Amino acid sequence: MKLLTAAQTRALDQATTQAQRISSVELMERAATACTNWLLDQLQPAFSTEIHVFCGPGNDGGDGLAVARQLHTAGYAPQVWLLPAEKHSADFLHNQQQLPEAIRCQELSARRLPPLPAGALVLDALFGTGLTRTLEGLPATVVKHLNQSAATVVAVDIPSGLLADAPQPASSAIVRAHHTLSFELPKLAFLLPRNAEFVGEWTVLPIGLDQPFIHNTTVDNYFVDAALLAGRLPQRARFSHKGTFGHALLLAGSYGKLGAAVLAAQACLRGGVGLLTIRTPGVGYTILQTAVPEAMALPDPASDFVTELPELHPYAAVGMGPGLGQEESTAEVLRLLLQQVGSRRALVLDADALNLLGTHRELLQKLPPNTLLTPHPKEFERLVGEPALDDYHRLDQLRAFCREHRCYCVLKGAYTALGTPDGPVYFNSTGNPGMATGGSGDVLTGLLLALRADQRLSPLDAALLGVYAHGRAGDLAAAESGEPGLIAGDLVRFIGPALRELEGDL
Ligand SMILES: NC(=O)C1=CN([C@@H]2O[C@H](COP(=O)(O)OP(=O)(O)OC[C@H]3O[C@@H](n4cnc5c(N)ncnc54)[C@H](OP(=O)(O)O)[C@@H]3O)[C@@H](O)[C@H]2O)[C@@H](O)CC1
Ligand SMILES: Nc1ncnc2c1ncn2[C@@H]1O[C@H](COP(=O)(O)OP(=O)(O)O)[C@@H](O)[C@H]1O
Ligand SMILES: [K+]
Repeated sequence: MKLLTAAQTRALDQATTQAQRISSVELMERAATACTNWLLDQLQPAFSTEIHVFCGPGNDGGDGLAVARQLHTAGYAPQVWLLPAEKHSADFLHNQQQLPEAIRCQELSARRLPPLPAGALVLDALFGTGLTRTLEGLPATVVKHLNQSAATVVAVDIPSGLLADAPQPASSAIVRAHHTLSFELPKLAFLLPRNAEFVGEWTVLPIGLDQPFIHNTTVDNYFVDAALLAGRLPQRARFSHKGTFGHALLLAGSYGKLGAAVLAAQACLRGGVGLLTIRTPGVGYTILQTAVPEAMALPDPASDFVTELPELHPYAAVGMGPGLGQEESTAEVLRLLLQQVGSRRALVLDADALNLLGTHRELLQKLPPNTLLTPHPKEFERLVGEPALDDYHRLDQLRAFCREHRCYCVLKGAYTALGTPDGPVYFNSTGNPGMATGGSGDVLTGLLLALRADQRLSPLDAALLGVYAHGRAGDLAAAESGEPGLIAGDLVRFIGPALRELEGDL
């Protein structure tokens, strides 16, 4: 799915009314119907439930008025609360006229704010994507009132006060919704860590907006779902052989951290690599040969750390990082690797390989094009050399880093963000907090190494498929064991099923 800016969303709105020859009021009615149906289907309120609909002066408020009317028709007794304003949108005024007299409709003031007890349902239709500045005065007071209440709050389109696609002061008044109902597409703001407390659980409600317009709109950000990946993972041809799927070299592990090498190696094999050779320190030899018999081991002459780079000739892809440690001799291996890897061999760097890049910054200039890096936010901060001011600044840093180094960078976390050399950022839709457990990242590295070794996949497709399948493996594992009980080894077991689902989408 594409993530449109607020301005693009407005244009989409207009394109839809033109293409479908409908009025904007008819489109608003569709949006309201989608909200009403969601409320009735998902929350199943009793007819006696106290329902308060808070409406602003624009079309978000118009949606709220239409929902109130529809709830009344369905047998509920919503109360409407209006923000006083000098001007209102035409569609707001239309829906205000349509409001049945039986619905109690009152103007809000700092002194007239309704009590909102536990069990009440609040619809936040104060402001949507037309928000132009942060809230102050009465609107901010109303938001504070909603946030202090014990009621269940459902935001229409976006929590009021939250900007859809731009940073805002940390002190901004923003509704803390339990649920957010977004029309047709999600918004960039939903995917950023800082906003989780405002957005709550979010749902996309399709309202038949113009698909050709969406198709033809150029965007900076994508939300990666199964539909976006359809057709990108080809099935295996009958006469394919090990060479088709590539021979990968993994440099991983140090004394006390051989588990990272084992997890990455297992994930690489489950990711479908043709052949895998692992370079670990000498101490890892027996461990690897026992835990991962399908892989070849190429032990380093040193016992505790990797100190020498093997000959790279046989390999289609090289992965380096999980559990490596940051010895100076290992940094030297990274330096040689960057010199020798060449631009045709795929390279995946993770964990301590990234930390070494952070401490040996001259090496950053040696990254071959299309290198795939997989930092978590702390590793990313070390890579770019300065902390991010906020979530949007971090995205700017990601774009700038990928553009400068012509690389792909997987910024890990909830909604992992994949930065690409040409600018677009892809937010992943799969995964769960159960994956916040030691070794999950090592599994991702192994899986990505396998997909980068696969000669059939572009660097972009390998990265998108790997990140998505890794999260999907996490979701399948959590369904089996629950989130707290999930360990990284479980992810390995579900890589096969996760990839099979994607192949099935052909
Ligand atoms: N996308 C779609 O396809 C569809 C979209 N639909 C709905 O339309 C919504 C967008 O509607 P919208 O453009 O009328 O803007 P909305 O958010 O209601 O607010 C604008 C009003 O607020 C005011 N205002 C702004 N900032 C303010 C502030 N800080 N403090 C105080 N006031 C402030 C602003 O005044 P002004 O800035 O002009 O002074 C103006 O009066 C969208 O979110 C969705 O719910 C559906 O109906 C149909 C399908
Ligand atoms: N809340 C979450 N939702 C989705 N995925 C998550 C969440 N927390 C962690 N993950 C995923 O788990 C992995 C953790 O990687 P990392 O931080 O490198 O862990 P480790 O170093 O322990 O292996 C990443 O792929 C990340 O996206
Ligand atoms: K809202």
